[in-house]
Amino acid sequence: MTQVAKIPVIDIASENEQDQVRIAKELVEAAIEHGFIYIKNTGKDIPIEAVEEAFDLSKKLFDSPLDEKQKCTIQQNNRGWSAMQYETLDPSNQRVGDYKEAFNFGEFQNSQAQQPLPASITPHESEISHFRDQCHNLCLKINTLLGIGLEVDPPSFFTTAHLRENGPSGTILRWLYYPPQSSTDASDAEKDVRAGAHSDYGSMTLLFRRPLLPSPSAGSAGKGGGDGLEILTKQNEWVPVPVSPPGTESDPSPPILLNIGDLLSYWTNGLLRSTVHRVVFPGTGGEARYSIAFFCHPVSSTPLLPVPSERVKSFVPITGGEKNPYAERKVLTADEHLQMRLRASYLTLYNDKDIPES
Ligand SMILES: O=C(O)CCC(=O)C(=O)O
Ligand SMILES: [Fe+2]
Repeated sequence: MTQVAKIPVIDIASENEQDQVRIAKELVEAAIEHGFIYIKNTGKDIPIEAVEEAFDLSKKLFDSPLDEKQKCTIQQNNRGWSAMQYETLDPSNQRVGDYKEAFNFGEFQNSQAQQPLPASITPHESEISHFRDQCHNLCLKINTLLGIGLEVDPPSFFTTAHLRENGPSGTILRWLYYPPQSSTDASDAEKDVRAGAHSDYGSMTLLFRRPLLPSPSAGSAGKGGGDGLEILTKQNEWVPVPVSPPGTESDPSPPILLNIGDLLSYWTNGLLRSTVHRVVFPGTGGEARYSIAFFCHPVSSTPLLPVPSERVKSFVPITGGEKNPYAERKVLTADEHLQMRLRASYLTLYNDKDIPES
């Protein structure tokens, strides 16, 4: 039997202050141990219908004519459409780019995108903006819980760093489309991946995946839907991360998968874990796969100075095999941290002449 990731499921809705502290501690322990946490989705933070609507719009966008998408091609501001195999998340190990298309939404102003959008989704601009806001608000809540759980002084430290009124940030809402394997030239499912091994760049990521939909072509259980995500365990083994872990099967929607990104790991001196993950093909054939990621980043000018928490200060990073390269102390701003990572995964979008002198 295939082993699956033992990621805790946490309901972040608290009854009172004492309950909030308990949840905050649980969240911090899970972020230290696993770096991935299932957030039970009861629809309180992000309505179930809003998630469904976002998936419907995403399908509409990726079904748009190619030239409509090309007009929105991704720019160095990290906004727009990334074509099939344009991004390579694991350049040192992949022979070809990721078998996916992606569309990145940056900040909206007064519910209006500050970037070109394909005509198919323009009428839905305000719904997309609203969904992005709901994701952002959930991240603010999680930031508050992490501040409480880590006993940061003040506990609002992370939340303040992520407030939109404090300036622009690299935060991105990203829709992802992975075509069926049969329609790609991925010849070797062992070598070719839907998304190469990587850890995320920001402070945290929310990931939405589709429940397993009954479909005549979906084949046996486990195919179709949003499966295919795997994490690399501390034992250096790839294990699947099911869409609906035990205990959540009858929830109105699968849990939202939260993971800690490199920036927050760096900021906490490696205490919070940024776990490497990838998306693999389900085998031969397989269904198209859609997912939605919300990459949350602090305000760009935030200096990533040590977090004022005794727990963070007293943490001694493990050296050797498990060392997190981003736990090395160098003061960067949130934006410098992001630019460093984007350059590595878009091989053609950024070229050497654009690399600023250091
Ligand atoms: O599509 C997924 O399930 C994960 C995507 C992902 O890891 C990413 O875009 O960073
Ligand atoms: Fe990721």
